[in-house]
Amino acid sequence: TSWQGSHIGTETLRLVEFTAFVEPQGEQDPQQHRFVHIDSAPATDSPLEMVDVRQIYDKFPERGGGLRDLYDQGPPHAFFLVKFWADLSFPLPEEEPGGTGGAFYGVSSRYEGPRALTLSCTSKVCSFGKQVVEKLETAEPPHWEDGRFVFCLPRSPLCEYLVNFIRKLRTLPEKPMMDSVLENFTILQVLRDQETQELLLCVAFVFEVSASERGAQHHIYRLGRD
Ligand SMILES: CCCCCCc1cccc(Nc2cccc(F)c2C(=O)O)c1
Repeated sequence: TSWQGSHIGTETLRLVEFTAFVEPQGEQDPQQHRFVHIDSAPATDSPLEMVDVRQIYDKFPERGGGLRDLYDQGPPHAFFLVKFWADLSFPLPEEEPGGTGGAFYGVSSRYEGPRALTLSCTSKVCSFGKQVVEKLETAEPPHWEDGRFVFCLPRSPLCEYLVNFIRKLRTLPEKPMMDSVLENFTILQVLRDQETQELLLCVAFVFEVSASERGAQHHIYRLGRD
């Protein structure tokens, strides 16, 4: 459906903002560093390219709520793939070993839609196609703004696994090495109406590291199956 433009979303729910970030704490000017970022100003309004969902089955759990089962249930137009080039080049104060150096690692996301509902978000980290961490969240009750409901999940703390993963990844000397680690690292997010359990949005994330000085980039695809 062409109205989709280049957004992640359906008639019921649309992603308007997504940011994973780190904020050094205790410093006078805590500049937020963004690893990955999607905002609602898409580069172009051309329809999204499609990727066949079968090509990425093996990057996510297969059975028991895996990508294949989810896609079988549908609806297919609610499935998207985001390729992130993450910007991991951020200055951090010398950290005590094992600590996060007082930095706050978080994810902020915002959705909008015509219907008030209780939005639940499940996020899974997969390593070599196996689930290693799962986070379940419920958005704040939506607020009405300019003719639609806005659902906010602000500053959700990044889990220990991801904080450590990012810190270790950064220590690798070269981008190709980081990219090869990231070939086996994926994230799957499923957004549902908590009351009806209706699947509203499913976003699969795959990653590379962004080339130095380029900052975070991303490309959005529809997921299809002919
Ligand atoms: C290499 C750069 C990785 C950036 C990851 C960005 C991102 C993108 C999407 C989601 C998340 N968060 C999660 C994902 C899965 C399970 C989780 F517990 C979390 C979390 O603790 O927040 C994080």
